[in-house]
Amino acid sequence: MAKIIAIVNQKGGVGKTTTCVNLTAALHELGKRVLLCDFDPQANSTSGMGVDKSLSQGVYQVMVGDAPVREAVVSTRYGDVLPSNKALAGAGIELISMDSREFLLRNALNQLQEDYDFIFIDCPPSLELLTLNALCAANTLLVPVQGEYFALEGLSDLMSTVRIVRRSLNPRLELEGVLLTMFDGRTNLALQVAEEVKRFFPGKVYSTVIPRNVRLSEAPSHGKPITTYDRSSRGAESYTALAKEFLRKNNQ
Ligand SMILES: Nc1ncnc2c1ncn2[C@@H]1O[C@H](COP(=O)(O)OP(=O)(O)OP(=O)(O)O)[C@@H](O)[C@H]1O
Ligand SMILES: [Mg+2]
Repeated sequence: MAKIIAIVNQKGGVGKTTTCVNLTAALHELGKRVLLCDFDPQANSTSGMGVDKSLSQGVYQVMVGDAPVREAVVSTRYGDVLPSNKALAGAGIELISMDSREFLLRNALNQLQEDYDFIFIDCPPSLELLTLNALCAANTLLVPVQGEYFALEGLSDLMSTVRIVRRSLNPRLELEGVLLTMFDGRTNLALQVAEEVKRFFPGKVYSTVIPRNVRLSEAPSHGKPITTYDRSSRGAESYTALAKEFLRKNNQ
């Protein structure tokens, strides 16, 4: 049975997509069966995995019953991808009138549970219906936090959304871990932020931190995860270390 992990933070640009793509690829390299579900209409993790973001069958078409889920999944050298496309952008409005609209993604991914060890969902930067679907589909959430001054801003909103979801829609939703991204350990500020984040999420912050690394920002335009784009970069090393820590924490 796959464990489903939503990569979520309603703050934009904190490294959700970078983490989703590179953690998927690193775990795939370690021999795990991994699916990346791109749940952001921007489709950055779709293209980051080297998959065309204008494919007509993607996660949206699966959710509304226009495409069988296994037909929509694309296999790549770096792991499998359930791609996003532009149609997802209208989903927030279009799905409002549908029955069980919070569970459409869960229903789609449940069909794939036996095929994978881990399914990662790349969430958009909001707490609207799409993210709600991701939180209802997920077993756990992984929260990337940028090591900068406003890092904690919005995290209490995220955690209160999680509490509401637990109370009503998905009682077993747990926190997988919190990841410090774009981290510069040479600055006092970054160290201070790390301390604050650890206080806010005791025992949940990964000891692996992701440094700011220009190779990580270049890789997506080549449609490759960092372990393929530049294996010897600090970015590649850190995401491989994260994958190993992630597996240890999952007793694997
Ligand atoms: N560790 C890093 N070092 C350098 N650049 C990074 C790092 N992590 C992410 N970036 C770059 O920062 C930008 C934002 O990262 P990313 O797209 O992963 O964030 P996001 O949280 O998915 O954003 P959004 O909320 O828009 O979906 C991207 O240009 C990405 O390439
Ligand atoms: Mg993103």
